[in-house]
Amino acid sequence: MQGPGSGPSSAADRADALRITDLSHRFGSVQALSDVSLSVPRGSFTALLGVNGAGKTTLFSLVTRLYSNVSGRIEVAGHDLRRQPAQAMARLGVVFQSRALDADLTVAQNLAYHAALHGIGHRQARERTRQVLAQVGLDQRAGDRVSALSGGQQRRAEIARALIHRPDLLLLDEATVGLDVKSRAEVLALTRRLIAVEGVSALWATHIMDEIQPDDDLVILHKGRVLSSGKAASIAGPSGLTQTFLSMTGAAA
Ligand SMILES: Nc1ncnc2c1ncn2[C@@H]1O[C@H](COP(=O)(O)OP(=O)(O)OP(=O)(O)O)[C@@H](O)[C@H]1O
Repeated sequence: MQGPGSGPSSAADRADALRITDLSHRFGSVQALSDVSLSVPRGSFTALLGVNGAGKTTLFSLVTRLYSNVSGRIEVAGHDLRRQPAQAMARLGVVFQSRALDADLTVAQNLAYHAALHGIGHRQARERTRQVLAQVGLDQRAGDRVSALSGGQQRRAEIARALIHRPDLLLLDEATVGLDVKSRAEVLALTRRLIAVEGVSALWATHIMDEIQPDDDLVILHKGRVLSSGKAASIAGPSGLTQTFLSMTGAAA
């Protein structure tokens, strides 16, 4: 958790990377989210754990403004998504569940395109591309087509894309789906390293309990409701995370 600041800073600087308050969303008769409140402290790896249909993607779609939130409040780095959408979106980097890169373009071309979308000029975009590809370990692959990369490398390129404009918060929606064990571990380790070294924060949506460490911040989402939030170790308790999760969600044997 974030400690008290030691020097003068603005409210936005001190704010959580993400704060969601009383967010609800429905698709016709399906109540996908009900009064969801959660926060991602600065510099944290916050896992959003839920089985299929829990509402993780709906929540991400609201934070990224694919859907508009008609209820509740979403703040990214202290910027209200409804009142200050440009400032809020500028602080946000997203790795979607589905692939977001053009497979026929090179890695560098993809990043140049996304840099342009964020209003970054050519020269700065080239420099930034070099930096983010080094951060994700793909500095030797800038000129390769995305289609020539492995699944794990493509995910790392997507993380590079999400970092291009120096966001405060990374949203990763089931970022390891479809990857082999080694690539999964690499993408997870990369995300944790970015938090430790680059100072970003991450909201990591997953249904895989092995991806969560005791010291992580954890939010358990089930049928559109937050069942528990806090440090993973304290939620897991003596019976362990898997058993606790199964008991909470009513799936225990
Ligand atoms: N476009 C939509 N129209 C109608 N219902 C939807 C739509 N998108 C999601 N839902 C429903 O909302 C609920 C939450 O779905 P959501 O995709 O957010 O869950 P999830 O936790 O991301 O699951 P998954 O991991 O399978 O994507 C589910 O009951 C789902 O069927």
